[in-house]
Amino acid sequence: MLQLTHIEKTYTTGEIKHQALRDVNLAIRPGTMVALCGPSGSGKSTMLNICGLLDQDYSGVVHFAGELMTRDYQQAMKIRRTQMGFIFQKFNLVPVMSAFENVAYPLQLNGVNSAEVKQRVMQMLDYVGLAKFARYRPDRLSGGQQQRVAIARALVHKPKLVIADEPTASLDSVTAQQIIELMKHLGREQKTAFIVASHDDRMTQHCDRVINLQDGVILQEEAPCVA
Ligand SMILES: Nc1ncnc2c1ncn2[C@@H]1O[C@H](COP(=O)(O)OP(=O)(O)OP(=O)(O)O)[C@@H](O)[C@H]1O
Repeated sequence: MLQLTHIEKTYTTGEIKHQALRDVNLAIRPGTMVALCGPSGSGKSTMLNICGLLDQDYSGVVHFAGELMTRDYQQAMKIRRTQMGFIFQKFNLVPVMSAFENVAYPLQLNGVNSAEVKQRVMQMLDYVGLAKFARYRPDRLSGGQQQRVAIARALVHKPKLVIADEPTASLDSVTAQQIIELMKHLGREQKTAFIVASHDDRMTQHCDRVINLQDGVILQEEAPCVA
């Protein structure tokens, strides 16, 4: 579903060059949850940006859903909008929009008609346990509730891949556990793959695979503790 072949990434600042990824090769199957771990500076964000087609300035080859990803900005934007979802540590909801409007946004961008938007958003909010909060703006929701809205927003258009950057880092243990289970259930149900950058053992032990990065190189893959 997502395949990275011989990916290399070098940042250039003035005369200084820093190689952030070195010959990264990775294939991710549909519906799998992959944890991306590694110390600060190991290249996790760089890799997420390439997997999420946010950075086109790399060498090597990316295939997504059987298609070769060219460096074309329009192609990348269309694929991100229609086939990918994003979840962030700090939720990144639009503050002036209600929970309903935040979740509706990806569907509206994809031209879904308003009756279907309503039905799909309410179904999704119900799934994440927030149907009653549809009209609430993010500032009236707890961190865990905001992350549920963000999960609903990331998955409402049934993407093939969700990129999640430290999705549980701002949450307490109980809420983090609920969020992990929610991501896992939704991912399995919709056959959505996840790439989750995380330092959080609570997260990584629930992933199907754990990829460790160090100095831009993938180390041998670890088996997670829990299936
Ligand atoms: N825009 C940039 N310009 C120059 N160097 C960069 C840039 N972005 C990242 N780097 C360097 O590339 C390396 C990998 O950075 P990256 O942000 O991908 O690591 P990370 O594993 O996500 O770190 P963290 O866990 O702290 O977010 C680091 O050495 C970093 O300093």
